[in-house]
Amino acid sequence: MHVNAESRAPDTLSGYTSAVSSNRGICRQDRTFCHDIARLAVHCLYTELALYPKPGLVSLIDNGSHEDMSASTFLRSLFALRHYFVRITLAGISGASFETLKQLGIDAERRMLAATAGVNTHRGAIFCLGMLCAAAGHCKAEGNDLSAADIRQTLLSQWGSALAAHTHCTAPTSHGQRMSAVHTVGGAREEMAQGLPSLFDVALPALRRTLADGRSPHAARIDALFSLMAHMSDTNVYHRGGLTGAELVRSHARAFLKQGGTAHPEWRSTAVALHELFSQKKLSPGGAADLLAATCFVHHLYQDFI
Ligand SMILES: CC(C)(COP(=O)(O)OP(=O)(O)OC[C@H]1O[C@@H](n2cnc3c(N)ncnc32)[C@H](O[C@H]2O[C@H](COP(=O)(O)OP(=O)(O)OP(=O)(O)O)[C@@H](O)[C@H]2O)[C@@H]1O)[C@@H](O)C(=O)NCCC(=O)NCCS
Ligand SMILES: Nc1ncnc2[nH]cnc12
Repeated sequence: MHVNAESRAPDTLSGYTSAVSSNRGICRQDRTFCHDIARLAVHCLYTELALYPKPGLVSLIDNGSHEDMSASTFLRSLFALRHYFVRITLAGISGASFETLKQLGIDAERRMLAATAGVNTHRGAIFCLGMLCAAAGHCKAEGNDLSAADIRQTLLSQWGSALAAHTHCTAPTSHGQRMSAVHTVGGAREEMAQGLPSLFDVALPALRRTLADGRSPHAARIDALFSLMAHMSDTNVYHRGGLTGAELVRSHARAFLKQGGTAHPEWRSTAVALHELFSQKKLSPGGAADLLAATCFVHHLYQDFI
């Protein structure tokens, strides 16, 4: 989607972040932590982009269902977001309100649009990965683990009521809000307000099951992506394919999982055939792609930061 981008995105929160770091005793160790978390977030976005085959989605191989974005659009976008993930982790460490996090998100959206000449590559990721970075920062400040359970609990206890309020909208303006209203489905706001159930209850267990079965991280990401496509209400799919498109995505993803996912010897040719089908129908499970990156982030937080 093309959005009216500002040619130069103002750094509206640099004053806030420098005040936080100078006045509230942000130490070198916290700064290093914020940079490590931001690097992990960008790495997970890259891993999602590089994954292939992903039905209808952009990868390093092709542009799937998309005419206005390619891998290089995504690379520009994720490069532009690297400072955002540092800032929002820092904001989480200092116990920032949702209003502050939202301002950081709005600023990051501007940077993304400036970097992509107005193409919405990562709006969903800015929202969900950003909130997860903030939760990681807050867990660190409280001396808690960075386990999936702690991260989820922090999201809900720190920002749960504000996230619930963020689902209420009087005049829908975005594709997501319009699709939520027309099809009475959740979308990104609802998913976040409920503490990301598609990530924590569906995709993360799928990813870990495949790894525990001895298959590769690549296979685990494919199984996690298909479990998201089978389960969630992706407003990007509704926007492009309506109810029929959403049912088609869900039923093909369920069939893929029913035949064993990546445990099936022919899984790759099935996934490539679905990529061709979705691309031909211009269906794009972009919300599932965002949640896949977020799932990998939560998985690595636990693996790499304990
Ligand atoms: C809360 C925000 C995320 C805004 O959400 P909103 O509900 O208003 O909807 P969207 O602007 O449509 O963005 C939501 C994006 O989230 C992804 N997503 C979809 N479903 C889910 C889900 N169930 N769970 C989690 N995430 C989901 C999805 O992102 C992907 O789609 C992008 C492409 O989308 P779009 O441009 O609409 O579609 P195209 O096909 O490209 O369009 P055309 O070419 O046809 O024109 C793709 O890149 C992925 O990222 C949704 O897009 C958040 O923006 C927010 O809170 N921001 C802070 C600022 C703010 O609060 N603003 C609102 C104040 S009321
Ligand atoms: N790889 C991808 N292709 C299309 N839309 C996306 N949104 C997030 N990742 C995406």
